[in-house]
Amino acid sequence: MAENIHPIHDRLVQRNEREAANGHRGGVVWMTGLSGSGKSTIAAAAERKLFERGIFAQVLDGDNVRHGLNANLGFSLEDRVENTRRVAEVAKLFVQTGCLVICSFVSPTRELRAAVQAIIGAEDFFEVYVNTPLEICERRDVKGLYAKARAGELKNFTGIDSPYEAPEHPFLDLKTAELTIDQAADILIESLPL
Ligand SMILES: Nc1ncnc2c1ncn2[C@@H]1O[C@H](COP(=O)(O)OS(=O)(=O)O)[C@@H](OP(=O)(O)O)[C@H]1O
Ligand SMILES: Nc1ncnc2c1ncn2[C@@H]1O[C@H](COP(=O)(O)OP(=O)(O)O)[C@@H](O)[C@H]1O
Repeated sequence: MAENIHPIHDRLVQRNEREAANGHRGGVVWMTGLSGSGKSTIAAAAERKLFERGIFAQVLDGDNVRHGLNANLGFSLEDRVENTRRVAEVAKLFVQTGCLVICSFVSPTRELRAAVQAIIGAEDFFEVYVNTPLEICERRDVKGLYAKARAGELKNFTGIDSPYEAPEHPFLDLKTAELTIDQAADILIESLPL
């Protein structure tokens, strides 16, 4: 029961102490977009560049988290909400370490992302829209999932028979059709108030 649980945070090393030691602030970069839009690719490129600059950064990616922590969840809207809720809670814990967490999740609805923002806190939440038209994602079809969805072999696939709502006011809008991977990662890094 929550009322019988007493967090010990007063005695722990505080976030501001960790950020001072790291030399930069922590936060959550939340990358949202269709499957194949480039979330994982840009997240990995940005993480590598940040690491090389001595920034404490870590990617949390949908495909990876769904093999472990969230292995019991599927792709109904209810499961997607729970998937991202758990990730938001994990990301919030990382932020206490002064980490810059780069979360890469389809996170298809505005309501779901608002719930994520509420958990993390608006001041630590940087929403990045990986803005790639469905036609291009489908042409890329990195994992062959669009072909399966079009053939009716995969149900509830985002953009095909499950909705995607684009962010209205993202912190950053990355139009990947007009950018190289390297450019997208650089724009992302330069935009962050580290
Ligand atoms: N039905 C359906 N819809 C969307 N995506 C699907 C689906 N089934 C499997 N996949 C694969 O799972 C990845 C998306 O997982 P996420 O955890 O990011 O999704 S969500 O945020 O909970 O909506 C997604 O990975 P990315 O391509 O990296 O986005 C797909 O590879
Ligand atoms: N400008 C770009 N930005 C990101 N990815 C790109 C770009 N141009 C081509 N791609 C390719 O598109 C694919 C995106 O796949 P992925 O990163 O797995 O997307 P997601 O994680 O959103 O599903 C990769 O094969 C990547 O090499």
